[in-house]
Amino acid sequence: MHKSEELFTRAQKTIPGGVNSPVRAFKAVGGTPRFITKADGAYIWDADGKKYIDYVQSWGPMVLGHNNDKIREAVIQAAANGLSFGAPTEAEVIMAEKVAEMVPSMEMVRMVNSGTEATMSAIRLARGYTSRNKIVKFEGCYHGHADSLLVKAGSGALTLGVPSSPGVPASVAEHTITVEYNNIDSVKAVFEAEGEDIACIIVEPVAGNMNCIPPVEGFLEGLRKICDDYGSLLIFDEVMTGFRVSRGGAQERYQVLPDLTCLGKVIGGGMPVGAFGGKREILTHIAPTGPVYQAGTLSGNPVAMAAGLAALEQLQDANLYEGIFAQTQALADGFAKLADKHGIPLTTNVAGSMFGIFFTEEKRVTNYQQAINCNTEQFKKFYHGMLEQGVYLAPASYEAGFVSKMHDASVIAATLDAADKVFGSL
Ligand SMILES: Cc1ncc(COP(=O)(O)O)c(C=O)c1O
Ligand SMILES: N[C@H](C=O)CCC(=O)O
Repeated sequence: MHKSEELFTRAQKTIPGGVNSPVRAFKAVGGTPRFITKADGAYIWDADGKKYIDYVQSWGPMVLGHNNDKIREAVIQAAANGLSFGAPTEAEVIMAEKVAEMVPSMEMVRMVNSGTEATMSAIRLARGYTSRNKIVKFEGCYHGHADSLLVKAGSGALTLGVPSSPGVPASVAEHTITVEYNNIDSVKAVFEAEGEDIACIIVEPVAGNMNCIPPVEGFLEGLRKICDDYGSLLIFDEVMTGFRVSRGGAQERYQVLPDLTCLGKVIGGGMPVGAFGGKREILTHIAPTGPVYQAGTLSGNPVAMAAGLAALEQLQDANLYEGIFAQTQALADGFAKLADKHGIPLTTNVAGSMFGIFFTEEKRVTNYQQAINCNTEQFKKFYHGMLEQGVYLAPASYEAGFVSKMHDASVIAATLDAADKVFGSL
């Protein structure tokens, strides 16, 4: 691990915390982050040449696995024609058509450069469209790092103990109301009190930033009804779930249609991309057709569009999702069985190709409180044991795990062999 250690020491001199995104710093688990040199299929390699089975998959984008040959070729071809034009291209039109075809509620789409931009812009649109200021989000859900959404947020903000970040003015945060995920009564109560002032509810339809917590039955339907009753917009943040928990995202999987959808990760095939969209009636309020301003120099970048289109193209394969979902379930079931064999209390959650492991006595984990009450010390030991065995999990217990097409039966079996040894050593 010399090279990663050397690089980390060097990085900390010129990059805050040595990383460009906080969760990567291994603060939650301790030790040295692995600096990565290459990735292929289900695997990544660190700077010291050690190979790992990777369940981070760049935090979700790599639903086809790393270094997919068709995406790589599309990027090379697009790059040969120039990297950015700041003018429209046909690829953007094809991308919008493809997204509208695949995601049930999306009639119109605007491309941006990250998930953060997508959620920030969708919130602005919801506020502009409804002429209301307040927004409702769920404790432990993470929607990127825009000011109004960094209130009781998940992911690194939760891991580092700053769910409501300093630097967000109180005058901004006061418009964000937080309620409990999977608790429809907490949402009803807020709407009964101030529903006429609420522009939107934004929700991760499967929460993936407080570990992995799928919606309980009726929860998403309940949100839809409340929004309809009060004239508020329902925003699904499908940055993580889009094209992952089903071809058409969580809205297809759970059959609940939002007014606006935010996308990222898979839609860029690994390039920096995001998108937001939804009903035509609402999207036409965006500039230049409407007054709500939103823009981006690099938005719809031709290289990113080529990567995203090559990814979406391959998602049409009829058997793809069934295969990945089966491997994800086999992995989670395997973890549960092995933990049981070694007397370790463990609960697992699965939603499509996302999974979560919780070191807890609870038989079912459905909310934030249960997620944060898990045994983090045991997770840390498990984490380092797995790393030692060559399995790279997210270096924080509040992150979902991701399985790709390339995690075949042999990869899952190798992971479970490693887990058997590690559970046995806890
Ligand atoms: C659900 C969700 N929304 C939004 C974001 C923000 O995306 P990005 O990191 O690309 O800004 C993330 C991930 O970071 C996410 O998981
Ligand atoms: N949970 C985050 C995204 O989904 C993790 C990525 C990051 O913050 O760097």
